[in-house]
Amino acid sequence: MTALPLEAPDHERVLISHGRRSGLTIIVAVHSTRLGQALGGARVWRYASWTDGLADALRLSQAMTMKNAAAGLARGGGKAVVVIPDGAPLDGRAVHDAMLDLGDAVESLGGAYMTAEDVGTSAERMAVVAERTAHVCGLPAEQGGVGEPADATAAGVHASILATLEHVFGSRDLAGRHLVISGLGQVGGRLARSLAAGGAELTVTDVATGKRALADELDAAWVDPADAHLVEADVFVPCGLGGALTPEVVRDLRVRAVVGAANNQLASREVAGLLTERGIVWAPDFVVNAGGVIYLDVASGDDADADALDARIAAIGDTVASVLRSADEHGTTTLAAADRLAHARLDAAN
Ligand SMILES: NC(=O)c1ccc[n+]([C@@H]2O[C@H](COP(=O)([O-])OP(=O)(O)OC[C@H]3O[C@@H](n4cnc5c(N)ncnc54)[C@H](O)[C@@H]3O)[C@@H](O)[C@H]2O)c1
Repeated sequence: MTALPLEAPDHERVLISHGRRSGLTIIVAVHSTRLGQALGGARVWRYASWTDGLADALRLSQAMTMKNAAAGLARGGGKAVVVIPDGAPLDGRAVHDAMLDLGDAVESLGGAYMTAEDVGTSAERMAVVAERTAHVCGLPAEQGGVGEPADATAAGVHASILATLEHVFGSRDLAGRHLVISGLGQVGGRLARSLAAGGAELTVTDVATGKRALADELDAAWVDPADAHLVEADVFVPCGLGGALTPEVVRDLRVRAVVGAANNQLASREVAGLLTERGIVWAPDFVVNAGGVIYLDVASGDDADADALDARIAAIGDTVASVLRSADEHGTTTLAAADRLAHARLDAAN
């Protein structure tokens, strides 16, 4: 459960609407348009109450402002949440109706927010949203869209891992480095392949045991999901759900660095301090996993160019390197350093 924050939100606009077709609560939180139209995914998720969905939308949209600013995009932060009440059935028709309702909600904001896929949505579902609004990206390629962004996200995480290795060990060489990947989905699976191809020794896990086939294919060791953080290695790579880094997990980690795709890895902001105290270098998630949003922004523009996109994705590694250096120079956590970078870009837009 995500509790609503006690402090007043600093969001520009929050729309809470009752979907006329689906009957579901649809929330669109526009945190900031200071750098441009807000961009962030639409999440379809089960919540115990609609206020939990609202809390999620408030938090996730604020995080998108930081992610887009740190990535140097001319984009603000926003997020949409379609609240599925616990226990409610969710068939194809209901999701279709919810996507049309989401399209109407997005359209009513007059271009303040552009939506895209996120947990529980997909390129195909964005195509339904597009029946009601033009403010949507990431449609399937066969409908003229740019598709899902997992390749770009994985490439950005890979670049971030190399930058972190250089910071910690003075070398970007993956050969002989031992990495533990937790979560072998769209991003983690791609990353496992690219890291293995680079010569890394891998230990991997997923709550879906069917992913063991990928471990076998890559000659990677398999560990129980609950024990992944106990493996002695160079880098822990969280690629499952958020909140994996609790104080208890950080206490038990036996790695020099944590770099992964998962959003909102820290169970609370304080965990950034615990990682620093333990001498574990944490590459901030919203810097590391920005490849997807960079892809959606660049690829859906009129002058999309594959080389320019590759350069922007590779530059995520440079941003990670500068955040890690800045944390050392200022004697702060890496989270504070990434926040400084994002705030500097937001302030410069004033
Ligand atoms: N897809 C993108 O482009 C993108 C962009 C930015 C951030 N992210 C974030 O990266 C993470 C992974 O995204 P994805 O698109 O690969 O999602 P996904 O759903 O395809 O994969 C997640 C995988 O993690 C596994 N998992 C869930 N809980 C786990 C646990 N406790 N231990 C081990 N494995 C677990 C799931 O079984 C699944 O295989 C998410 O947090 C997502 O928000 C993804």
